[in-house]
Amino acid sequence: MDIIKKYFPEITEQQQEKFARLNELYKDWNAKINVVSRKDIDELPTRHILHSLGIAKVIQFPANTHVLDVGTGGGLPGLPLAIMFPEVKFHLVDSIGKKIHVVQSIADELKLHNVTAQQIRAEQLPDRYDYIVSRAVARLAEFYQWIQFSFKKTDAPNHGLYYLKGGDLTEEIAESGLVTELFDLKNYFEEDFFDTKKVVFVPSIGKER
Ligand SMILES: C[S@@+](CC[C@H](N)C(=O)[O-])C[C@H]1O[C@@H](n2cnc3c(N)ncnc32)[C@H](O)[C@@H]1O
Repeated sequence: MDIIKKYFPEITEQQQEKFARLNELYKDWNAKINVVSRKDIDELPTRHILHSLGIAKVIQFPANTHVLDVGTGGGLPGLPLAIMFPEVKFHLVDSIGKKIHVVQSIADELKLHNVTAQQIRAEQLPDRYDYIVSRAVARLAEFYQWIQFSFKKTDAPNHGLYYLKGGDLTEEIAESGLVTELFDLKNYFEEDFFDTKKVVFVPSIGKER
């Protein structure tokens, strides 16, 4: 997992070990249930773990803030971010119970005490979060409808949604009517891993239901 150290030289040895172990656990789990696409398994460290950490290039979550990962599947991007930010509390949710079981098992195995996991639909979440992260769940307009009331009123810097998305987003962003800022991942990583991939940032205002 030298690739993580290359782009995040500040990580400790313990964090580096956790990333390596995460990679192993994903390989084991993927033999049982499809956590990530089977054709991607050899590229797990880049395509999935490093990609998730693209968010850490864009925002440094302050200690003791609350981050929600919606539609986390097998824990992406939430688990890599929880390793990166051990002082931040992460809540990982998905509507499918067996995926949450995988996330909880991995969090327990890695002793990630800053992670909780829950089977719940995005639309039913309480307004408790400074930040929301996600990857590849739904079109931005629909996704934002689900999560817009889950932000709390907060002074956390640059609070809002950080959504990992690929492809041409022009239409999707226009259709959403949202104010967004785009961070192109190829500006942060030398290799061409993330050609069209971006972090879409949508600032939150902490709306009432
Ligand atoms: C394509 S997968 C992406 C999983 C993960 N974020 C990743 O990047 O590997 C989309 C996930 O969103 C979950 N999902 C879809 N609609 C949801 C909803 N309304 N509430 C919660 N989870 C949802 C699905 O169960 C699925 O695990």
